[in-house]
Amino acid sequence: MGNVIEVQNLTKEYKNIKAVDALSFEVREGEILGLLGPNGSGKSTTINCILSLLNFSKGSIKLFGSEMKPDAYELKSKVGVVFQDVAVFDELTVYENIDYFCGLYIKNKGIRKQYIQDALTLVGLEEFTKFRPKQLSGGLLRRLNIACGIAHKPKLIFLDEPTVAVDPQSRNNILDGIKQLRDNGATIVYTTHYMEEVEILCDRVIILDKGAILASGTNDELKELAKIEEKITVEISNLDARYIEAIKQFETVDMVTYSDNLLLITYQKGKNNLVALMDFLKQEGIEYSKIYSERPTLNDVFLELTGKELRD
Ligand SMILES: Nc1ncnc2c1ncn2[C@@H]1O[C@H](COP(=O)(O)OP(=O)(O)OP(=O)(O)O)[C@@H](O)[C@H]1O
Repeated sequence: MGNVIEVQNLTKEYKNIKAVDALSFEVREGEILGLLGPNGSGKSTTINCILSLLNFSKGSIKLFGSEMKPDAYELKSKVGVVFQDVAVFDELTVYENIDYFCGLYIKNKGIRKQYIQDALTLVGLEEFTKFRPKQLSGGLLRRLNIACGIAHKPKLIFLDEPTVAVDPQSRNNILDGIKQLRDNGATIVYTTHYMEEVEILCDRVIILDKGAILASGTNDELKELAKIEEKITVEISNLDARYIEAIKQFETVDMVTYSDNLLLITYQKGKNNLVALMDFLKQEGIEYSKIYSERPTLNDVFLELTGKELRD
């Protein structure tokens, strides 16, 4: 499979800030690429440069193998964009809004009717076709925003934080819809502040910081970068401090904390950490209610690499 986006050496400067600094990456056909980064790391600037909404000082951007320019209308018709801020017409109904945006690219009325139907089904708004935006809940409004951005069946879709402040039902609907778009053959660039979404949705992730790539790879590849390899949590009451000190001496242990009856141990590496810990607890006659082991989450990796929480 080829590359749908090729960004090479992209640099965008505002007066005295390099918002994007010699950035190079590609997006492969049929993948969902997650673009992650703390606030101000250059995500929006990168996307706006790719869409030719912003000029840039250096570098090149190709979409579907051709150079992207402000007047590359043929290329633009293959692209769908769902911005974070909802942009629909208040005076039009749900159906009319989708019809309007789809009509910018699809002139044939018969085809457009089918495409609108497909978009309504994808976001689950079939029952709301006659509603106006003001009558919709926040979650349904976001679904309409998505339907308007993707109804013309673009091959490349940009989604900028489409699930911010939506209810769980709409969130699940949106995530399912995005997977379906990918399964139907679209390539997707997804920005979000929700790490769990990246874990379940994205085939590959790029972590940006200060306009440059800090790390990239699949979820598993990124987790390999983390210093921590395993986290074990034990629900345990009134644990004596001397046991905590003893656990800290285990060979592969990184850190041990104990608060609110939760003992949390992180390990840098090692096999059978869980068995060794359970053996120790048994040997010392320490009772516990639950014990479980987890791999580090992407959030742990992100924190380790950037020193920041994603939701700063
Ligand atoms: N119009 C502008 N003029 C000057 N500086 C800007 C402008 N737009 C963005 N910047 C700066 O460029 C850098 C990158 O901003 P950008 O909006 O691309 O980040 P982001 O990762 O999308 O952030 P967020 O997650 O908050 O949307 C920041 O330092 C920002 O302050």
